[in-house]
Amino acid sequence: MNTITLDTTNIIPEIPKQGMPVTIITGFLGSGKTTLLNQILQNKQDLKVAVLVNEFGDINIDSQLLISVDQDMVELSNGCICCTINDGLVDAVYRVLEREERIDYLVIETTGVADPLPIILTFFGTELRDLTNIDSILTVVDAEAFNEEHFQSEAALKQITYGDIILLNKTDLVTAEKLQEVENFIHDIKHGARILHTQYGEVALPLILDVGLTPKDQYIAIDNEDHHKHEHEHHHAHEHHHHHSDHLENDGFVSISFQTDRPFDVHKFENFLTEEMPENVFRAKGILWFSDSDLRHIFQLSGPRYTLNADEWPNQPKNQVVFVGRKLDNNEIYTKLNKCLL
Ligand SMILES: Nc1nc2c(ncn2[C@@H]2O[C@H](COP(=O)(O)OP(=O)(O)OP(=O)(O)O)[C@@H](O)[C@H]2O)c(=O)[nH]1
Repeated sequence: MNTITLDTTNIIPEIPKQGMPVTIITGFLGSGKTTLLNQILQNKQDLKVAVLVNEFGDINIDSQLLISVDQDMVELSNGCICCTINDGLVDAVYRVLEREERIDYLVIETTGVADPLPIILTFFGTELRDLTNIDSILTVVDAEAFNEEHFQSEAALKQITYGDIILLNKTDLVTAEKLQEVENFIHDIKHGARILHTQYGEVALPLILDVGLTPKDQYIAIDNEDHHKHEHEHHHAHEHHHHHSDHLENDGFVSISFQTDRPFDVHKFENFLTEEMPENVFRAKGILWFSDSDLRHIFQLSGPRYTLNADEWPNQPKNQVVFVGRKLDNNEIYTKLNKCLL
């Protein structure tokens, strides 16, 4: 087995200056990508890290849950970068590169439904190829939720296939047997996979940053092949060249956003969570305002589990929630949530 035991030190490596090093964090819905990103930001010491966060829903919840990154933080527009990729991603990376202040490292968090390949190819197939240096693709896997069907998601399998390092996260929620089963399955998909075990994304940064693990030549070869193929097709069919992925049609995930300036009644909302939540909601997250509390509540639902954690409001209270799943009925969710309002 190629499992690596974690070092407990967090010595930051010297980052070479040939092109901005970039780490891409991928992984299925709710696997722990934002949690990992927060770990990186908390432990980065003097390293100046810029982050690009891409969310599937219409509201940026993640960016509000990241520990303060102030002006280093750049947000990508919502939607899935692997679908709207070329311009949005290239522009966002340019905005980071053009910053006057020193930036040593760029970390990109993709949405949970993203196929990483088009994102990787955007770096190798555009002018970003010379300006950046893809260091590694980190794939976060939820050790508890993972199973052989892997949510019948093509994107989820591709995330593992293209991961240079697999972070097998949420190990606190599984038995040693289940962990071994998941590892075996990952090794079946990706022979020789480099797997790290983590809880809440805790990992010594030298194991994941500046590791130089992305097989660049392979991607440059894929890109060249792609160009060649498209030039050929262009000749015949006048197609445009872009890295397209049809994972959304295949996987069928949709998102529904709910936003209001009115507070929820906490009992009604909890009743909604326990009794009325549609079964096909796979993931939900939000920042909640309850009428009987002065605190904001961070709501996280992933599969069968949910948590509500309170902290201070940094701004005016309001309610913002995003639901992700298959075949979701907007009206059903809106009607139920409206009934929870005070
Ligand atoms: N028990 C447990 N929970 C975890 C662990 N890592 C993350 N979580 C929780 O899992 C939930 C989802 O974590 P996120 O980091 O938001 O997941 P994500 O991959 O960014 O989610 P999406 O952006 O929706 O794809 C949160 O409630 C986290 O606190 C872990 O190791 N153990």
